[in-house]
Amino acid sequence: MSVFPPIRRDRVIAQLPQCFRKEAALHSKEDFNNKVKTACQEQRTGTVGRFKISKVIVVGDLAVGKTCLINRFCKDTFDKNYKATIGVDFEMERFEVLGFVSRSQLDTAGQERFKCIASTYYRGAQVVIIAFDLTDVASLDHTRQWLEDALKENDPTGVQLFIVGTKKDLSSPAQYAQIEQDALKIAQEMSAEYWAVSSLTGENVKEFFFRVASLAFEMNVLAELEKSGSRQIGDVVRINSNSSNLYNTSKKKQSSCCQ
Ligand SMILES: Nc1nc2c(ncn2[C@@H]2O[C@H](COP(=O)(O)OP(=O)(O)OP(=O)(O)O)[C@@H](O)[C@H]2O)c(=O)[nH]1
Repeated sequence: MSVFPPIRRDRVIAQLPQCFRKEAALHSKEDFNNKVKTACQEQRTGTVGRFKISKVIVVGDLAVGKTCLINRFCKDTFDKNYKATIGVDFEMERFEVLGFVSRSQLDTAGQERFKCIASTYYRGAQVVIIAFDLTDVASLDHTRQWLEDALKENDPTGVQLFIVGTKKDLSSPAQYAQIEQDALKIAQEMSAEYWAVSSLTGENVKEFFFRVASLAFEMNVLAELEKSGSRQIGDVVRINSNSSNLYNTSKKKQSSCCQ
């Protein structure tokens, strides 16, 4: 019997969520990789084992909406009052992907003390999400610097990169069309996948995080297959199909090392 609570029903992913724009996608295939699907179908996972946790970090300029993005997805809440992030906030989310558990830790850090925690924060990230404000071109320009910083601590080939425009509700269609052109160009330069979201309305938020979780899962399984010569998938665990799917995330705050 699993010691973990069941996965929430609204965190079940049976098909690969599609990219937002084909011009700037990590890949634009319609379905999960065949090797991954076969391995999952054949349940080459043993029974209960250790879960791999994908570390997902969200970076970007001050007040672009990083915390709101995480809160909209994890808690379905939105706060219009700005409270600067102090230290590091993180949420743990569990998904069921192709019948297997996949866990993601979503981190965002405040700018105030960011410099002294940066290397610890970035290290080991599997997914880097660089957020910018769709109504603030400067925040888009700064994504290059955020990328450079994130890659100082990580092997670029092992990191999945996303550029996310936030506050879509605040930009007019004309404004949006203009900034999207620039964002697509930058995303292509960086080999990143581009998305545009609104945490206020919730537009594209769930789709975005499902895409992130799915691509991270796909990468983990492929890496595991490569490592074990296709013998077994060690870091993913088969869901007990009889379990009911009720599970709530909990938010915890950590203080930074500099407090
Ligand atoms: N209209 C609108 N406002 C948003 C949206 N997302 C965030 N905001 C507002 O933008 C401000 C900053 O949001 P946060 O999520 O706290 O920004 P942050 O990037 O986490 O801030 P720091 O971590 O302190 O850098 C808040 O006042 C939010 O209400 C959005 O999608 N639409």
